[in-house]
Amino acid sequence: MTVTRGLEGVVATTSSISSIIDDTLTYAGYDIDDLAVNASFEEVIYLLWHRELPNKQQLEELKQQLVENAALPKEVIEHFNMYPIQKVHPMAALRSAVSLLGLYDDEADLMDTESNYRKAIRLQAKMPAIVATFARVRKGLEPIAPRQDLNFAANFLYMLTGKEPAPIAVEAINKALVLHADHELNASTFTARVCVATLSDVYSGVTAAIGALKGPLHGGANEAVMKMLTEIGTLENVEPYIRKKLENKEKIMGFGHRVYRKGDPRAKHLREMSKKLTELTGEPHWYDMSVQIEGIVTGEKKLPPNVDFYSASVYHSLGVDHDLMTPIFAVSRVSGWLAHILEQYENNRLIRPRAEYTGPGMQKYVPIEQRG
Ligand SMILES: CC(=O)SCCNC(=O)CCNC(=O)[C@H](O)C(C)(C)COP(=O)(O)OP(=O)(O)OC[C@H]1O[C@@H](n2cnc3c(N)ncnc32)[C@H](O)[C@@H]1OP(=O)(O)O
Ligand SMILES: O=C([O-])CC(=O)C(=O)O
Repeated sequence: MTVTRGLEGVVATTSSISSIIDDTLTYAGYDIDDLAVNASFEEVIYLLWHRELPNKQQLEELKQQLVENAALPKEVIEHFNMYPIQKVHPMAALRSAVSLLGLYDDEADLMDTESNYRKAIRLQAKMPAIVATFARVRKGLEPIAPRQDLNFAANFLYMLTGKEPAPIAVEAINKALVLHADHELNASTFTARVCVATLSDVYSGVTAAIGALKGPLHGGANEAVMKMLTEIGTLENVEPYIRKKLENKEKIMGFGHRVYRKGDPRAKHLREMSKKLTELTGEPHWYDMSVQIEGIVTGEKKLPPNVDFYSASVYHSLGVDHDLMTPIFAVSRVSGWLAHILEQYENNRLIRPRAEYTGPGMQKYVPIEQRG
């Protein structure tokens, strides 16, 4: 048996959703650089689910479906008061809330293409409300119902803060959502596909994916980056802090990637946004520190920043609680998970690799009385 640890380089499926070829990321043939500058997140959702950009009417229809389905059932809102919310990580809350949503969806276990698409709309629409409601309830604030007249990015910020967001904040969140939407067979997407390849339901697939995204080697890295920046605190501390970590062979969060070699094309868009926002908030040190860290890590380890590195200072500048950074990633990535789940159902085969056994040799059962 040949063991490929971490399945590195293993091609486990075909997919028409997104591709990473020679460090270029495309969604259904559209370069991420093009989409980051021009697309709305709603257009990207449509693109991932249909492999073509929507026309005006199709986009309006999707936007309408998303706002109409954005509110949470009252049972899901109420459940946030049923556990020790202060102690719970928002990714754990999100994972549970998505699972709970499935219990109130009459179509949860239907498997036909149309009902799966309707579930995709409902789940995509409700993800921002879950994150925003959790964030408010844990602060003792009332949840805020979504507005029908705001786009996806603006509505999310509105539900989070209760205020109509500034255009620059909407632009930043929209860009982040576009950039995080899909990424070929990353760990959480693979998890979703493994789950639904047993012909389990959409809610199970997304719940499993949220669990995989939570880890700091994947989506959880953005929160870890902000923790590191906060620990460093000043520009003078960057050099000794990072060098010590490297000497101790510790990983620097937000750097490195399993697939990209020259660099993650998404990072530069977030870098630019980080510069702009940190200047606007009068806290340019977050950006300056990040740039200095990038200089050391690329110089010493030849590891470029990934999507999680500059997203940390972007979200911080928007006033986002640090532990909500990974949930925001999930609000975007659920569009990709859903595209992959629907694609998996279309041409399904159980995903079941092998393991090379390294345990004890053949044993004979010994009754418990005779064991030492
Ligand atoms: C959205 C996303 O999921 S993007 C990734 C987010 N995750 C992070 O930012 C966490 C930090 N980065 C990492 O842990 C890794 O680079 C990963 C998980 C992204 C990729 O992991 P892998 O492809 O398995 O690489 P692996 O962890 O085996 O690293 C290979 C070598 O590079 C080193 N390395 C990789 N990333 C880093 C890092 N961030 N800091 C320091 N060294 C690193 C490893 O220590 C290892 O060195 P060695 O060969 O001397 O032991
Ligand atoms: O593709 C990966 O391994 C991780 C990643 O960058 C993502 O999921 O966006």
